[in-house]
Amino acid sequence: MSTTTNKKGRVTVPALRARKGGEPIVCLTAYTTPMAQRLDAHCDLLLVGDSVGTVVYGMDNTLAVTVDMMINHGKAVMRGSKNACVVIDLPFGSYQESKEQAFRTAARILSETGCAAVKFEGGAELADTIEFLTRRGVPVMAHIGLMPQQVNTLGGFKSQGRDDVTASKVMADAKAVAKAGAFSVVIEGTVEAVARAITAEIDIPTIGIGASPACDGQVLVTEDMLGLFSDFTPKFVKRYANLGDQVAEAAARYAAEVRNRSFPGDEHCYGMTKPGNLRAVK
Ligand SMILES: Nc1nc(=O)c2c([nH]1)NC[C@@H]1CN(c3ccc(C(=O)N[C@@H](CCC(=O)O)C(=O)O)cc3)CN21
Ligand SMILES: CC(C)C(=O)C(=O)O
Repeated sequence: MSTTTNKKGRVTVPALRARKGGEPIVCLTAYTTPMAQRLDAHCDLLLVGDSVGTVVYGMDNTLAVTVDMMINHGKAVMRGSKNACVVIDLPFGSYQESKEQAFRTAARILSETGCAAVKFEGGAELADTIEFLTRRGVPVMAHIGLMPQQVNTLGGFKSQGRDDVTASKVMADAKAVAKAGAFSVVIEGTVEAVARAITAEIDIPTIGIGASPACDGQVLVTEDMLGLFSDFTPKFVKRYANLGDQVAEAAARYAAEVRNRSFPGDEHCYGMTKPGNLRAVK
């Protein structure tokens, strides 16, 4: 049996792997220290997703996200967490060229951030890369179904598995990544029957996002579920809070108080130690 946490108390990759068919795995995205601090105790896994591009940088898609961005946000999430297993996405162009390129990128991410594993999009076509990394000390979480980095080949963010052709492709991808040694697989935007069949078929935990409750765990983009992102809203998002409205309301109150000089108040102002010092500013 693997231990649940490492020496420092973090959930380990083998512990997550061992959760197959057990208690659902709880995962959320995080990109910053303050958010990681608030999510950490509630999550088994914190994913530093390349969705940082759309959520934090206002990009239309994730293609312009760089390895340096992932490393900086990864370090911030590591600083803000102590319980969850942290997994960092490999961004577009940093792994597809060859298994050697993928290893170099992943090794840099693991060594510079201290995270436990990487995730990247791809099925059967990247099975050799998954095997190459896994055998060399880089645990890999795979990502199949709707693959946002394929936005240009698909012409949009399209759900998968609605017809026989894509249903069997997603199933084949799932089998390929599991066989290659991935310790878990994200299934995104995929029909319930397909996600259910995959979860029953493969022996690694499936983490669903828009892939039904049949999966072994769930992930959402934190800002989506908090109501802090509204450029687009995939059908799979459930809003657990409306923090965007609260931010706007707080900013409006602050603006009004600055304009009518009721902020700052006495309690926000510094006084001098001795009134006599006032001579200095006369
Ligand atoms: N904030 C945020 N949340 C995400 O889930 C997310 C990102 N950013 N950035 C990268 C990708 C992009 N994602 C998306 C974006 C849009 C849809 C979407 O609107 N899908 C349609 C389905 C359309 C179809 O099947 O044809 C939907 O209605 O859900 C899905 C995933 C998921 N990822
Ligand atoms: C939504 C999750 C699975 C992801 O890949 C991301 O945040 O980029």
